Amino acid sequence: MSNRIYVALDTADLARAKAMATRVRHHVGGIKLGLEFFSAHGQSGVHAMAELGLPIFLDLKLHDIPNTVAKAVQALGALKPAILTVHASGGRAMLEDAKAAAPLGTKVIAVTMLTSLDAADLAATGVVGSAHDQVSRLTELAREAGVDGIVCSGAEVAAAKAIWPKGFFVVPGVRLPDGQIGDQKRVVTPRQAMDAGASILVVGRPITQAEDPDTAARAIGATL
Ligand SMILES: O=c1ccn([C@@H]2O[C@H](COP(=O)(O)O)[C@@H](O)[C@H]2O)c(=O)[nH]1
Repeated sequence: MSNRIYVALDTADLARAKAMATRVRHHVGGIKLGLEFFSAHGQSGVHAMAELGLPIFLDLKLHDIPNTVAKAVQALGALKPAILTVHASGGRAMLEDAKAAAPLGTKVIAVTMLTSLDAADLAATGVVGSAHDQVSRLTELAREAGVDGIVCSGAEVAAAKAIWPKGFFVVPGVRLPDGQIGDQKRVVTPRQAMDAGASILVVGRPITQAEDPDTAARAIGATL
C-alpha cells in the first residue's frame, strides 16, 4: 500500500462522513470507521462508505467472551473489512476465536493500550508497570494467539516490532508538532511513528477538524 494514512471519520453524520472521505480520498490510503459511525449507521453505513472504493478499517474494538466476539466477527464478515479491531485484553481464546471467525482477507488487529491512557490510568485499573511493559505483554499475547497485528502508540511500536518482526502495527494518536493533542496522551509525530516501524497511521481530527482537510492530509503525507 503506497499511502499509509487511514483517516478516522468519527462522526454520526453519514453525509458528512461521505463528503469528508470524498474530499481527502486522493491523500489517504483508507477510511477508518469506529464506534460513533457504526452505532449510528451500522452495516448499511459501512456499505455506503465502501462505495468510495477505499479500503475500510472497522475499528469496533470488540471485547467480550470468545463465543460472543466470534459471532460478532462472523456477522461483520459480509462487510469484508480490510482491518477489524478487538481488544487484546479480552484474552488469548477470544483473540484466537476472533481470527478464526474473520474472512480470509481481513486483518484482525488487537488493541493493546489505548493511546488516550498513560501509566497513571493503567495503575488506576490495577495494572502495574509502564505503558511499554503493558504493550509488550499484550503484543506477545496477540502474536501467540495468531492475529495479524496490534494497535499501540508510536512510543511503543519499535519495542513491539522487536517482539513481533512480522506483525502489522497500527498507530493512532499521531500529531504534527504544533497540533492539538485533545484527549490523546501517548502522542508522537506521524514521521516518528513511521520511522519507529508503524505499518499504517490512523489520523482523525488533525485532518477532519482542519480548515482545509485535503491540504491537512496532504501535508501530513508529505512529512512521511
Ligand atoms: O489506542 C487507540 C485506538 C484507536 N484510536 C482511534 O484512532 C482515532 C484517533 O483519532 P484522532 O482524532 O486522530 O485522535 C480515533 O478514531 C480513535 O477511536 C485511538 O485514538 N487510540
